[in-house]
Amino acid sequence: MDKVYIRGLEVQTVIGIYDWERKAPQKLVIDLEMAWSIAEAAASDNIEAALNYKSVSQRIIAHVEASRCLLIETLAEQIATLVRNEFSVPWLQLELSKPGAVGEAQSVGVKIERGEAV
Ligand SMILES: Nc1nc2c(c(=O)[nH]1)N=C([C@H](O)[C@@H](O)CO)CN2
Repeated sequence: MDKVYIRGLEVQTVIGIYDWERKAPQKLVIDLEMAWSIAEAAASDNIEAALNYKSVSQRIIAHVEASRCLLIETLAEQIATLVRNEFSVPWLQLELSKPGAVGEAQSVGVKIERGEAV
């Protein structure tokens, strides 16, 4: 299975369950792997046949910056749904990390897989 990936996408947004978290944006980091055959893009050398990681990144950034979720679970599901629906991605694995959340930890977060690889 071929994949197109986005690694270490950093986005600032308001997220969290505590009052102090509702007052200022925090950094989230997104790692995304998307099933996508590269055969057509490779044969044509045409961006129209590719899953454009720049377009996917920009769409995710716009959504996350505007979001105001309490839980990272909620936001992870939203990102997975929009990527699958808007970019016709059949399967993806998404890791959403909140590096500032637990002082003693390097990072915390969730990792989900959605869809089926074709
Ligand atoms: N499974 C989760 N646990 C926690 C979350 C979350 O979104 N999912 N959020 C928090 C707080 O907002 C935390 O990030 C502040 O340090 C705690 N646990």
